[in-house]
Amino acid sequence: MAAKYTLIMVRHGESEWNQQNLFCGWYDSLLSEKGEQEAKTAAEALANSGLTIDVAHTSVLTRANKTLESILQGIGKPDLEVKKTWRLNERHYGGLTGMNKSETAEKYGEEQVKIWRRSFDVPPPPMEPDHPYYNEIVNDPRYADGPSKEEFPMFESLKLTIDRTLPYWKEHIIPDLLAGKTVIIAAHGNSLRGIVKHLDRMSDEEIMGLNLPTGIPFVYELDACMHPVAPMRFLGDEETVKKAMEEVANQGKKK
Ligand SMILES: O=C(O)[C@@H](COP(=O)(O)O)OP(=O)(O)O
Repeated sequence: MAAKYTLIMVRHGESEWNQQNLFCGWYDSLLSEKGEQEAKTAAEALANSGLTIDVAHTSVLTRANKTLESILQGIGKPDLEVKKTWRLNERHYGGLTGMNKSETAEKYGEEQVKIWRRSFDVPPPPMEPDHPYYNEIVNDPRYADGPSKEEFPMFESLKLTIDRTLPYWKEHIIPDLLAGKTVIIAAHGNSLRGIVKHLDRMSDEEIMGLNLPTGIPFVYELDACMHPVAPMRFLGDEETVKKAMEEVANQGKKK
């Protein structure tokens, strides 16, 4: 079938916690200087792509919001409608939040860290109430309107992340696409991996191999049934994208 709709996705630029190689999840880490630069480069790539963005969706976390802001500024659409939702947040990394990924691999083994980072349905350990970031996250006023107490995660596997992201995809993003709008989603490594798994109908094993780089937009052309007509296309040169993906995969290795 012919391409009918255009969807752009971008993982936020490098965050301060990405830079320090810490599990971040729902912790609200800010963009690093490199991340701010990546967001500007993403904006340039989009400005040069010939794509016109009509509506933007993002999480409620600052690193994704700032990346989007910088992109919209850079493409000359600073006032474009932006829809924010916790459902596009990063997967909640539970008790691992704030731990160094390499040190965790030293302690628990690289295999275990790979399972925690990339398995489809094995969740990380829960964030307990005595966790150093528990209060900051649970009592954050940005969650006053949701998730509800029952929905509020204390940990999430990719499967659980997809379970709360897909309803938003169906109820809010698909209608924008159906209205003929070109949509951008600025979100996170794992919330976006969930959408990619759904779109590309990837198996639970296949999705394990996908590592999304920070700050490089990628585009899907979708047919009338919302199926991609071609593989995702990164707005960046192939070598840079490949290297950035490998770097993400290697974050879970011992030093
Ligand atoms: O939570 C985190 O540490 C990273 C992803 O980590 P990995 O699953 O790649 O370890 O999320 P993001 O930087 O996209 O918000």
